[in-house]
Order: sequence, then structure tokens, then C-alpha cells
Amino acid sequence: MIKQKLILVGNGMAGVRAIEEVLKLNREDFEITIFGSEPYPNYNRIQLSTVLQGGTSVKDITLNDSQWYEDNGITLFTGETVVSIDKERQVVTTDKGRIEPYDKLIIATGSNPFMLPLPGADKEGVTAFRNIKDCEKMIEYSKQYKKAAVIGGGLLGLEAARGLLNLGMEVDVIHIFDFLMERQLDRTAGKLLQKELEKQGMNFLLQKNTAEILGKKHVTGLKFKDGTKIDADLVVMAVGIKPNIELAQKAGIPVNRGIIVNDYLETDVPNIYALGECAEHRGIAYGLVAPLYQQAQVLAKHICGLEDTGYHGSVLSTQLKVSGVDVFSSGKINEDPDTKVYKLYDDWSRTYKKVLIEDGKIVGAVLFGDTKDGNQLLSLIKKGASIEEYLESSKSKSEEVSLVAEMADEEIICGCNGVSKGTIVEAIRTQGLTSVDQVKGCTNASRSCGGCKSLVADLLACTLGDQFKADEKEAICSCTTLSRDEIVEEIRSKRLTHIREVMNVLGWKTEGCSKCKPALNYYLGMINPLEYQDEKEARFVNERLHANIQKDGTYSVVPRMYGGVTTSDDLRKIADVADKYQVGTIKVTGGQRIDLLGVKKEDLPKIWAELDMPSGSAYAKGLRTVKTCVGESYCRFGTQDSIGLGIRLEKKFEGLNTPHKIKLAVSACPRNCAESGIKDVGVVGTDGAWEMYVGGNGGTHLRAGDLLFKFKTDDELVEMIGAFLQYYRETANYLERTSAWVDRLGLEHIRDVLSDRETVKMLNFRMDEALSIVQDPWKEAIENKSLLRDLYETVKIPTGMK
Ligand SMILES: Cc1cc2nc3c(=O)[nH]c(=O)nc-3n(C[C@H](O)[C@H](O)[C@H](O)COP(=O)(O)OP(=O)(O)OC[C@H]3O[C@@H](n4cnc5c(N)ncnc54)[C@H](O)[C@@H]3O)c2cc1C
Ligand SMILES: NC(=O)c1ccc[n+]([C@@H]2O[C@H](COP(=O)([O-])OP(=O)(O)OC[C@H]3O[C@@H](n4cnc5c(N)ncnc54)[C@H](O)[C@@H]3O)[C@@H](O)[C@H]2O)c1
Ligand code: SF4
Ligand code: FES
Repeated sequence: MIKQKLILVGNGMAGVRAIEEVLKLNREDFEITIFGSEPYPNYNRIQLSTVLQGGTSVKDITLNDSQWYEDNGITLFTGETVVSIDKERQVVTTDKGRIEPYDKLIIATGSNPFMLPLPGADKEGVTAFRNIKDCEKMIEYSKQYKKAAVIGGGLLGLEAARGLLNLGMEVDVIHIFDFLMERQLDRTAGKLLQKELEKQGMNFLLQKNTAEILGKKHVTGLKFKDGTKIDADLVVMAVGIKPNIELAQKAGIPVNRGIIVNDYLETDVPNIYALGECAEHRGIAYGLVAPLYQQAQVLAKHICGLEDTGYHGSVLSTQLKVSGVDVFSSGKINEDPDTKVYKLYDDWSRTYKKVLIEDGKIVGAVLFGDTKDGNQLLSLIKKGASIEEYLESSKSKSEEVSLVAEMADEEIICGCNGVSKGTIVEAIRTQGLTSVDQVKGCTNASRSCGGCKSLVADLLACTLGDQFKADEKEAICSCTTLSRDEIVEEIRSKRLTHIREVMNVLGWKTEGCSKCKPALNYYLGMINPLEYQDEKEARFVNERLHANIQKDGTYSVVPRMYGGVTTSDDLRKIADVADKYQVGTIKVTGGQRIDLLGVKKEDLPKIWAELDMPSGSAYAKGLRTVKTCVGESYCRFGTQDSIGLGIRLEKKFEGLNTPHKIKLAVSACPRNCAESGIKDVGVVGTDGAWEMYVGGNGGTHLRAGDLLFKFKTDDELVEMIGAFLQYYRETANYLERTSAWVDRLGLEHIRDVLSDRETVKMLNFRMDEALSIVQDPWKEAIENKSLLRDLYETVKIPTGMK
């Protein structure tokens, strides 16, 4: 049988997907030839943002490698552009002079970035962000230059800006509107987004119209229509796209903004089809992959002669791929006199939800901060569901059960590829899939933007239970496959600054859990103490409230008492508040402190204010106590000032964040009355010197401390304790006590590291940085009215906003 010659012009995402669909339906009848101007096989354009942001590399974004073309008998010409179509003779001609006949021709030439026709737009250092070359150019520039300007505050501009920040550049985003992403968001969400991105280090110039690109050969800055100027060594234009219709237009195929196609993706010319960004269907030229893939399915069926109802247009949804921010929008975004809105805005957790309703049906949604309802809303918009249906399902959602468990089978998990929960679960069950990659291979879910990876992972976990978790031994928790060291390394190398950002960039499979969120909060703060804003929501409840919750729901208050030494004034204050607030029990702790037990949550701030003493951090993953013996001042055996040294150590290290709690002790002779042998750092006075013991633990896993070093002076000892604690901070797993850490690393190794003078100095330098930001948490809470209201007063949070 003679095969039909099928030619695809444009080796991009839409065209090649159409070919994949054709191959699924009919491998035999076509002899396929593909022409692509770019010199690579088909790749995932969407992931260029991730490449720029450092989340993956160019070599990992190939969708179909050369072998795939070969295996499927496809002739591929890369780096070759089709320059003309002779629709009468049914042949195409390329820029290399090649002439190829066709029986059927698919045009999928995509779009060209819109470049503002500004004076100076042709200077070196001005680029679009559309393909691998642009991406590599930006990466190269970031190695030599410091200042970037991105023109356009839409999806592409913001993703580019985030990438350039990750590459170490300073970034100004110039936007023509007064809020960001006005095509996808309303003003409230646009403004929230701006705040979040400003926190990440982006600088915005809103309502700015660029007049000129400055510089001689190379760009040096931008000048605006209001006369102001900024410096820039790199200018990225991200102000929209133009369907690439030139080839079709030249061939006399009817075009408008795009190449005009009907519901079967047919152009006006027999045997010529168009799909993807270059095509215009019912007046719309789409710029996202989900509709293009829907077009690909319809076109493939049509070309293969199968019946189909055709393509009727798509409901769009968008998600910004910038780490650290969750934004979703779909359908209609701005209200008008015919719409009603359901709105929730939570200033504290910075979440915003708006659902638009017309004639009782959901027609659009904008979400910021918490986008987990996005897929459900998209499905509801598509089926024209009522708002009641959404509100009912929100009410019945429980916090404990994972989101996917509650989804209906027909709900879409992967928006880009239109893959439902039912399809994925069936593939997992019938084909024995156990990993996200396998699900991708079998169903296409997560193959494009990757935004649904966490949902796919959840579905695997839900369907397979323990079998899925078995693969993840080394990981810090089941939300990721990465180990602690890998995460710390990635945070450092990619300069990640937020928990959400870490999760997005490192491909977290879920929204995070109670294991990984506090750990990430710790690692981020440890790596970057001066810039990192502690994410209190990620901390355990005791640390959020600065008090230990007790069995009966009351709290305990332990004021700081340096070295276990107090005064009659402090004792009087403690007695007074105990009376006034009817404290149930007053107890002296094993760490020589006074514990007020049975305090009501709402009384906590009042007690702290009246005590006017610093927090004893009895709830913290940080320095708890420095226990001391009476030492030389009173004890006849003591030859050293244990109290003085203990107070000095406690004052120096109080408030420090560490992977787990740490306890110190100073005894002035080997009788060891302060139990220095079972402390994380225990100091014992002997023969006019101090012995320093480390890794001791008096808890469930009793462990005697190991002698690390001996010092003649207090200063030497304090310096070494600083270095030891910092080394522990930098290398321990979150929630690893020093006892387990010393066993894991080995005493000899730790001694070796700390024997180097330069290392000790550097560790102390970084320790001092970490200590420089310490504030008393009780004082901070008392002085912050909104914190007081949100944490200590009982407030009802409206349904759907938790
Ligand atoms: C950085 C970035 C991030 C994005 N992120 C997302 C996202 O998160 N979600 C989403 O849905 N969409 C995203 N998009 C948009 C998405 O990538 C496009 O919608 C999609 O790639 C369009 O597919 P296409 O096949 O129509 O065009 P393209 O992928 O552009 O493919 C067209 C190809 O045709 C080639 N070509 C053109 N003319 C000729 C010719 N005459 N001869 C031979 N070859 C020719 C071009 O060189 C190109 O390789 C993103 C785009 C970019 C640039
Ligand atoms: N996450 C995603 O889904 C994603 C990411 C990147 C790109 N894309 C797609 O790629 C295509 C290109 O993205 P885009 O962001 O360039 O297009 P866009 O049209 O969505 O946004 C362009 C933005 O530039 C602004 N603008 C226009 N002229 C300007 C000027 N002179 N000065 C300053 N700002 C100006 C506009 O107001 C608009 O917000 C779109 O189809 C988009 O959907 C999608
Ligand atoms: S440790 Fe030694 S110096 Fe300190 S109180 Fe006990 S006996 Fe005295
Ligand atoms: S939602 Fe984009 S790949 Fe699944």
C-alpha cells in the first residue's frame, strides 16, 4: 500500500503532539517528515523557565529524542526552515533548497515573541525569552553582568525575572499596568503577587512605558516616556507573542491574527491544517499548551479518518511557575454587573480566593496563596457547575485526608495534558506503575509544566500505600526524594530563599508536611540568617506560641534564668504573676529553672509582659539551659568560676536556632554537680583548665559526653563552643541531637575539623551572624498587635480559608 506523505512544519510542542496522536491511531498509513527551524529535536518549551531558574538543565527538557523519530520512521530535518508552500502542486520548499511533496500538511509554526519596536532594540544584550538560545544567552550574560531589566509583568516576564534573580542578577520588572499579570489576575491578586515577589528581591516599575533602549553597541539602560532612566546590562522583552503566520500568508492561506481554522483544524485550503499557537479558532489564538493538545487529538483523528465531534474551544487556566508563589486563574477574572462573586481574603496567611458566578454557574476563579482548589474549580467551570456544588465540597474536605483522595474520578489532575484522576489510577493499577516518571510515560500527566507532579505523587501514594513509600528511604520525608544534604546544597547553589520556593524548584511532590516544612525553615535560616524571614507557620505549635502546650491544653511559662541564678526581685515577680493568673503548679526544673504550669493561652502575653524577663526557650529547638554548679565562690572544692562562665555562655547563645534542643552545663570540678557529662556541651574544671565534653545526653538514649579538647582560658573555651555548635548547626539533620550527630560523624572527624584555626574562626564568624538577629520572642509577641490577635486570641477562621 502506498503511504500518504504527511509533512509537519514546526517541530514544536503542538505539532509533535499531533504526530504522537496520529501514531497512536495509525502507524501504517503515513510517511512522516518533520521540519524544524531550531537545531534540536522536540523539547519542552515550558520548562525553559525551570532551566533559567536552575531547576533543570537544557539536556533534560527533551520531549522526544532523535531515537524516537528514528524508531517511528519519521524523517526529521532540524535547523531547516520551510520557506514556501505551493498549494497547487502540494510541495514545500526549505531554506536549504529541499523540495518535498505532501498529501497532507500540518502547519504548527508557533509564535514569535513580540519585540517592542523601540530605538535601540537591536543592541547587544536585548533578548526575547522563547527558545533554548535565548535561555542560554541569559545564563551567559548573568555570568558577566549584574543588572537585568525585564519588560513585561506577565507570566513570561515574571518567570524570566525569577530565573535571573536565581542567577544572581539584580532585576527590575517594567510593567505598563498598575498591577501585575492583568490578563490573568484581578487587582487584589496582582498586588498580593507583587508583594510576594518584592520579598523575593524583584523590583517593580509599574505604569512605566519604555521609550528607548540606551547604550552604544551594548545596552546600558532604559529610558522611559516620563523621562526617567534605569541602568541595565541585559534587557528581556516579554510583552506577549504574535502567531507565526508568515509562511501561510505567503501561500495565500486565509489568516487573521492567526491562521484561520475550523473545528477540525482545517484551513481554507484542502489538505492543509494548522494547530498550535499559529492557529486561530473561532477568533482565538491560544498561548498555552492545554488547548493545543486538545487540538492535536482532534486533528489526529481527523487526519486518520476517524469520526469526532471536533474542537469547540477551551476554557483556559494558568499557573505561574515562580517558586514561592501560588497563583491560579481560570475563565472570567473580573466582575461586571452580571456577575456575583464569592470572595475570601485572609490578610494573615496572605491567601485570596475569588469565584465568579453568572446565572448561578461558576464562570471563573482567581486564587492566590493557596491554589489547591484550582483543578477542581477548573473542572467545575468546564461543566458549568453551581457555586453550591463547590461550597458543599469545600465544607466536606478534611485537613487530614489528602486532596486527591477526595477528588472525583473525572476531575482533572494534569491541566496541561487533560489527564483525569480516573485515568491515572487505572494506569497505576493495571500497568503496575510506581513512580511519577512512569505515570508520565504512560498517561502524559506531568509531562509539560510539571505543576501537577505533587498531585500525581499523592495519587501514587494513595493508590499504592507503603509500596510507594518504599522508594524513599533516604529522603527527609515522603514529600521529596531528596536527602538533607542534597537539599542544603540546592538551597545554597540556587540561592533559594523561601520554603515554597524550595518545594517548587526542587519538585516537591506535595504541599509539604509537618516533617519537611520545619526542617526547610531551619535549613533556610541556618544558610542565610541575615536575609531569611523565619516562616513561623512552618514551626511546631510550641515554637509558634513560645510556650509548651500541656496535656490538658494549658501552657507552661519558663522565664530565662541565666546559669540557674535568680534574684529575690525576680522570684517576687514570679510569685505575683503565679497568684494573679492562678497558675496551677510552680515547679523547679531539671535545668535549674522555674516552670509555671497550667497557664491559659490568652494569659501568656500578659504574664510575659508582667514578668518582664526574657523567654527561657523551654519549647525551642535551640539553647534551653546552661546548668551550673556553685563553683569557686562557695564550694570548697571549686577552683573555677562555673557560675560566671555558665552565665556568659547562656547570654551568648540564648535564642540561637539549632537542629534540636541543646543543653549545656558547667561544673567547677570533676565531682560534676551540674551533670556536665550528659549535656550536649558539658564543661568541667580541672587543674586550672576547662575540659570540654560533647554529645552527652541524659534522655531516652543515655550517652556520656566525649572529651573533645581542654583549654586554659575561658575565651578559648567559649570560642571552641561557638565553633562546635555552628558545625553542628551546619551539618546535622533537622531534629538530630548532638549525641546522634557525634556518633554519625565520629568524634575524630569533629576534632580534626575543629583543630584548624581558620575553620574555627570562620565557624565563629557565621555563628556571630546567626546570633546577630536574635530577638526575645516574648517581647516581640507582646509588641506586635496583629501577632497577639492572630496567635493568642481565639479567632474563628471562615470555612475554606484554613
Ligand atoms: C519560557 C516559556 C514558558 C512557558 N510556560 C508555559 C506554561 O507554563 N504553561 C503553558 O501552557 N504554556 C507555557 N508556555 C507556552 C507554550 O510553550 C507554548 O504555548 C507552546 O510551546 C506552543 O507550541 P507550538 O507548537 O504552537 O509552538 P512552538 O513550541 O513555538 O513550536 C513551533 C516551532 O516551529 C518552528 N518553526 C516556525 N516556523 C517554521 C518554519 N517555517 N519551518 C520550520 N520550523 C518552523 C519554530 O522554530 C518552533 O520550534 C511557555 C512558553 C515559554 C516561552
Ligand atoms: N506559566 C505559564 O503558563 C506561562 C509562562 C510563560 C509564558 N507563557 C505563555 O507565553 C506567552 C508569552 O507570555 P507573555 O508573558 O509575554 O505574554 P502576556 O501577553 O501574557 O503578557 C505580556 C505582559 O506584558 C505587558 N506589556 C505589554 N506591553 C508592555 C510594555 N510596553 N511595557 C511593559 N509591559 C508591557 C502586558 O501588560 C502583559 O501583562 C503567553 O501566551 C503566555 O501564556 C505561559
Ligand atoms: S562540681 Fe565541684 S566545684 Fe562544683 S559544686 Fe560540685 S563539688 Fe563544688
Ligand atoms: S498540569 Fe502542567 S504538566 Fe500537568
